[in-house]
Amino acid sequence: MRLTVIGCGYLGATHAACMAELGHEVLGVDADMDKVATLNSGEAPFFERGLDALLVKHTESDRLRFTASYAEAAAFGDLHFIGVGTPQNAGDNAYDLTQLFTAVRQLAPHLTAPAVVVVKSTVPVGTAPRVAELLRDLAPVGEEIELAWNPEFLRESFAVDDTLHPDRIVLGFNAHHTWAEKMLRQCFGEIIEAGTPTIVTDWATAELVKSSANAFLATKISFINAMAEVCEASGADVHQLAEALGHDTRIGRRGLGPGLGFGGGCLPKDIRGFMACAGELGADQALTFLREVDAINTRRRERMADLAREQCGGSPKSKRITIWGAAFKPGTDDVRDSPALAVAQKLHKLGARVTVTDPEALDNARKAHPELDYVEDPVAAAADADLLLHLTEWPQFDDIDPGRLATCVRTAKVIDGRGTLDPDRWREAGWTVRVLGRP
Ligand SMILES: NC(=O)C1=CN([C@@H]2O[C@H](COP(=O)(O)OP(=O)(O)OC[C@H]3O[C@@H](n4cnc5c(N)ncnc54)[C@H](O)[C@@H]3O)[C@@H](O)[C@H]2O)C=CC1
Ligand SMILES: O=C(O)[C@H]1O[C@H](OP(=O)(O)OP(=O)(O)OC[C@H]2O[C@@H](n3ccc(=O)[nH]c3=O)[C@H](O)[C@@H]2O)[C@H](O)[C@@H](O)[C@@H]1O
Repeated sequence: MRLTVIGCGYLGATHAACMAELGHEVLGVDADMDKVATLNSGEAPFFERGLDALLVKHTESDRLRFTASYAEAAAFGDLHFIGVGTPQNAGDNAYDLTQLFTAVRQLAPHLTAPAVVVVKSTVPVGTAPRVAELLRDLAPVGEEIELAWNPEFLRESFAVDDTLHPDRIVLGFNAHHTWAEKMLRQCFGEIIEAGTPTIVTDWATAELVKSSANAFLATKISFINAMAEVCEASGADVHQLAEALGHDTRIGRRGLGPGLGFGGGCLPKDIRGFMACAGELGADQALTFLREVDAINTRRRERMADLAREQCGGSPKSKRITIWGAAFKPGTDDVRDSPALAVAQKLHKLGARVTVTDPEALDNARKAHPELDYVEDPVAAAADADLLLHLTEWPQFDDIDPGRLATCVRTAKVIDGRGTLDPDRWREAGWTVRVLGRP
């Protein structure tokens, strides 16, 4: 099949490359010319395991190309995926749908033959009819454009695998759109034939599956972090608690990791956007618990800053604090709403001299927080430190010898915000170790 993917960020670039891997001819469209050039050279504009290899393979074989031209996109094929950003509005925390409506307005006038438009971006429920109306009004063959909703559930750092082997596929249509279903079943044929559960539903349910999935994931993380607060108050160990809870198959261990809480470009903005949307629907009471989910999450960052202050003898002013981790989680260079950088910024504001290191995210971190110091090598970053904070659990940090590190720092004190360092090993090497959520 010949298809386009409009918006080639973390979601779209991955989707485009994976669709080429499934054997389709793909044209990616992005408004950012630098991104288009980078992608055309077979390189991802961000760090995502396995993506560069697919981009090289398929740009070289001419199965995958990128452009900024909507005219070219419309002429290329009759299946158009849209994966542009839907960030949080600064004012009211609702979704900012500017990118989505702009993309639809740019594409529609070029649709001079029947086509299927498939939205993957995460939106408030009720967006699909607005997109359909725009398509009807602006496309020369408006009545012949079918709209489908296909929410995306991939995780960054597992994006390629999650796209090629998803847990499920959700397809949302309105009553009479049979061609769109046929096209999408053909497009995802290999994945569906492999036995992937495929749920066909209406637009609103498809939109809501995505919002509620992220709300559930965020709630699960905040649940275990609420338990961490109780553990901290009672002397219990939240990591052992999570392990014990997770063996109950109704609860499950995945996504129950206690620590510094959730960040990234999706979970935080999606629970806030979902609450704003429920408010507009007059169903705000249904989601008030998400306010607490958000508050618990924010408290984790404050708790970490408080612990750091405590370990600095009451004030971090003029202390050298080294932070391992800038990405919002390991395996990505994405620093959107990064818990590690939020803590770094808090301590910087309190007068600490903060040095941050990260295997992949330093360029993005520098752009987002130019006020902090950055050092590439995690051992060099810890030179003369009064305190080390482990805030993003990159496996590379586990390989560093704490004995050698103890000779570089001024005071061998570490707080593990993710609970993945081996505390016995660090203590044996002379470190004072605190683990968030452990006595
Ligand atoms: N990042 C992720 O892991 C996932 C993201 N999502 C959702 O997917 C959507 C995209 O997210 P990301 O890829 O993270 O965002 P992103 O910000 O990385 O990518 C958006 C891309 O769209 C481009 N763009 C903006 N306006 C455009 C226009 N009018 N025409 C063409 N291109 C345009 C931007 O230049 C950028 O490259 C969001 O709704 C997000 O909630 C859903 C599942 C996973
Ligand atoms: O809508 C989206 O964009 C995506 O959001 C999340 O994916 P992602 O943000 O890539 O990352 P997760 O692995 O879910 O982690 C999110 C945050 O929660 C934290 N986390 C995760 C798991 C856990 O047990 N504990 C925990 O604190 C991570 O450190 C990270 O900061 C969802 O997992 C995806 O299904 C969804 O498609």
